[in-house]
Amino acid sequence: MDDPGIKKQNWDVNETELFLEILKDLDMKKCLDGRKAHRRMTAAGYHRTVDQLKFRWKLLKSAYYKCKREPNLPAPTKIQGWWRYEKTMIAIMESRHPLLGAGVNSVRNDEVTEDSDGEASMLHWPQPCPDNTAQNLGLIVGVMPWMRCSLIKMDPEMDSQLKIGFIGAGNMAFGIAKGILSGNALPANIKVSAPSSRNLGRFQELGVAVTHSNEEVVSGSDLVFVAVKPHLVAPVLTEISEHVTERHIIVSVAAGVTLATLEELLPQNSVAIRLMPNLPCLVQEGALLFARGSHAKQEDGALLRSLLHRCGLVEEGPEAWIDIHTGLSGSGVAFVYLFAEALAEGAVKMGMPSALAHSIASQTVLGAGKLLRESGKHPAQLRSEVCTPGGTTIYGLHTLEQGGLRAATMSAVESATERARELGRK
Ligand SMILES: NC(=O)C1=CN([C@@H]2O[C@H](COP(=O)(O)OP(=O)(O)OC[C@H]3O[C@@H](n4cnc5c(N)ncnc54)[C@H](OP(=O)(O)O)[C@@H]3O)[C@@H](O)[C@H]2O)C=CC1
Ligand SMILES: O=C(O)[C@@H]1CCC=N1
Repeated sequence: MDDPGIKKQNWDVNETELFLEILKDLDMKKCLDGRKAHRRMTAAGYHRTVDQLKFRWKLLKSAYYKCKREPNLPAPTKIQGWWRYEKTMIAIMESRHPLLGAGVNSVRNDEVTEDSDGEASMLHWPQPCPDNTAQNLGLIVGVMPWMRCSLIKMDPEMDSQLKIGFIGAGNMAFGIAKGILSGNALPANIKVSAPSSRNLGRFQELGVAVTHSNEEVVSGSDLVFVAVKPHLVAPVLTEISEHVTERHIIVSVAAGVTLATLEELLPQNSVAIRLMPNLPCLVQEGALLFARGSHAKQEDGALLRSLLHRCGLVEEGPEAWIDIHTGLSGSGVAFVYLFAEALAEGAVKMGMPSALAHSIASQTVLGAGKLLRESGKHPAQLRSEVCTPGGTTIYGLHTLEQGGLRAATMSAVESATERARELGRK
């Protein structure tokens, strides 16, 4: 039987992903009793007891063993959205990762099943393994080179010492700055530049230093976000190029501007990363995808990921996906706002006061998104759960289909992606 005290933990995807990353990242000798993992989760803002962490780990292992025993069945597990973690769990469980100790592929004494829930506090925490080699760590991270970033070092000290610069003080720079300041980055270590003062006040309110000199930002920073409009990237990089050294990591968020262009404009061998964030970084619910340039190492990606982890979901991928992500998510948030606005206006048309209609529309978008993300269910599944046969929802959905909402949305992502590609060719 489940421990009633820890059954309803309501872990969301971000927290579970962070937990797995921390487990992979830890020096296992120090986390044998779970306290180090507990400290790291707490530092990241997730307040769980050691027993809750152990219980979560137990459920993840349980789901893994169930899927392994019955690979051809769908995976009904107690972990909602299990598919999101499956790859990481397989990578952990089927490598000689320190989490597992030696001989993990043989019979394990702490295997648990769906039906064998014991006392969480009695569960075995992962055992240390002396064989903690780089080669083994390489096994953890799975098949795709860009997935090697799973092996992140979320090092709070590293983040708090890093000097961070922003060239450009607009909406996106502010969103990222707010996101990273909710993590371990310190305002005293951040400097922002823009030609005018009109956007600098809000950074000063965060305790961040401001300047009109891009050169000053580069000279005082280890990692520099280039957050100007795409057509300004070339002049800005040309201007700062002579101050960029091998210690710098240059991260461009400009839509369409390719890694090849960045590397061409920067000194030889510069470390360049292309990042596509979105505006909800402001509220730590961004969706960010980055691609590393030819001189950016895995550690550089890991550093960026660690720095950004409080901005929201951070993924690494091949550069070809960045333009797609721009359509899907960078611009996609605006598509969602249009839909929210239209929902509210529909209600106004039917007689509801505007303020209330907008408030309910935004809560509806928030709730729908949160449920989608946390349940791990396909949107079509959730949609069918809202639809009563012959009820209101199916009538409304029929109207949306007649209006071509689905095709229009797909075309919107396509157009935005194409536009990003076009900007990249300029
Ligand atoms: N907004 C979004 O949702 C997203 C934007 N992006 C990308 O982020 C980048 C910035 O966009 P966004 O923040 O919306 O744009 P904004 O117009 O809000 O901000 C642009 C900033 O660049 C500054 N700037 C202009 N010229 C220079 C210069 N020569 N040197 C230094 N700074 C300069 C501007 O200064 P001043 O304050 O003086 O005007 C302003 O602060 C774009 O490339 C965009 O593609 C990516 C994903 C999402
Ligand atoms: O519209 C744009 O070009 C930028 C990039 C993604 C979101 N805003």
